[in-house]
Amino acid sequence: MVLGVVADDFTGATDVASMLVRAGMRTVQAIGVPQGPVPDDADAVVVALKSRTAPVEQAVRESLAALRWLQAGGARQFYFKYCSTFDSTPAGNIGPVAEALLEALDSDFTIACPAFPENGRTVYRGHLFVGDRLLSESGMQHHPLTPMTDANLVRVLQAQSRARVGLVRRDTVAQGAQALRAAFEALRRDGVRLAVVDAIEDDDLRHIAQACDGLPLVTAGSGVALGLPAVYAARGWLQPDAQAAAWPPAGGAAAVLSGSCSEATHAQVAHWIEAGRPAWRIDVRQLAAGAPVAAQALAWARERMAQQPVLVYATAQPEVVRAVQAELGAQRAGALVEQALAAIAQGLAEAGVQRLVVAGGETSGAVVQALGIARLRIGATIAPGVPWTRAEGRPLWLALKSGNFGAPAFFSQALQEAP
Ligand SMILES: Nc1ncnc2c1ncn2[C@@H]1O[C@H](COP(=O)(O)OP(=O)(O)O)[C@@H](O)[C@H]1O
Ligand SMILES: O=C(O)[C@@H](O)C(=O)COP(=O)(O)O
Repeated sequence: MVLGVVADDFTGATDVASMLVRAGMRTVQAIGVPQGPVPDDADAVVVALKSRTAPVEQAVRESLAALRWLQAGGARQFYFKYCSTFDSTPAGNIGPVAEALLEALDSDFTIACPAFPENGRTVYRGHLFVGDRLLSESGMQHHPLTPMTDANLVRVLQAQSRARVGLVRRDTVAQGAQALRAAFEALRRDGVRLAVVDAIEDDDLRHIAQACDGLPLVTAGSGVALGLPAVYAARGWLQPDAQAAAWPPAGGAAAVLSGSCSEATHAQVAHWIEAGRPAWRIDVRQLAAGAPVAAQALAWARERMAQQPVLVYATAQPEVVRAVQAELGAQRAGALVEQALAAIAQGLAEAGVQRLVVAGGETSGAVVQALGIARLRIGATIAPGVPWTRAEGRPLWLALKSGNFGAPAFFSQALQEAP
């Protein structure tokens, strides 16, 4: 293993794994901290945690456990993958986890860069943009669990960190890896431990990846990973493999589950419904009242899925989510939806679904855990950041879609492009 990645959610893990596979690294995604040995045919292992919204202490503990397993497996560099929209609560967990990993690696400097230009995420003067809008005006201010109300990443990260946070501006990034290394060194001398680095295009990410050669830890969205395989190949650690994403075809019925309330997912659910495809909406109040919502949804799905793929969704507009959260609390409402979708996923798999598209990071975490999957192999990319994946040891193919990724037709497109 060359690279060991700790990812703070499951869709984020497939996103970074997909980036590595596209650049020719054979990559395995482990669900939770693995027990056994490192697979001998993997250049990179991505440990997928569900730590983004966990209490800080738990997120740190699990991240350190993942790091220890990756270290024991011989990884030469480590990567903490978080969201390209820097999803976190005021308490963390990006800052505390980054600091704990740095300390465990006996290192005193790393970068922070969520930029992913292919998906419209750019960082300029420390401010995160989603397309043409600041993060705080992008829709992410309404996220059910991690509302992002400040686009200034230096301020956001500093509020979560004990260590000093600094900034490397785009003008330096554009000058290339050498200038970046000099900037890192200057910041380090000034006592900065975490440096937010601007990036607005893929070449910036390549420069950043090169400049991180020699740093034990990189912290970033999936973007910086696009430049790493070339660095490892130049060092002679990696022979890029063009077949890294190839595997056998899928069969069985297909379904889509959506627990994401992000803007892109709204458009995808609406597109599906407008096309007249079968869709079942989960009512959170009924769930809270103890109604057998999962069983009803499953009975409905079983009647239809032999003819065509079905969608079960909890996706709702911000005002609807806010009203439910005011009654139940955000955590409880989220947990109820996640448990219901996880139970439905189990029922669908038992009923013969073999291709499952899941929208939402927390949702994907709940579904994959309920399905008892230990490892995912990463396949071809459907949309930037979303690959098809295959559960190891059973005939089940999953596309775990980050809330804000994919075009409106994503659900149908994913099923058309299923292996
Ligand atoms: N109608 C709803 N009301 C309240 N919470 C909801 C509703 N629908 C989904 N949720 C919760 O919102 C959260 C969405 O997070 P996630 O699955 O990570 O999506 P995304 O990838 O868009 O961030 C989940 O915890 C989910 O259970
Ligand atoms: O970096 C990204 O944007 C994604 O990989 C990711 O982590 C998204 O998380 P969710 O929107 O919660 O799925």
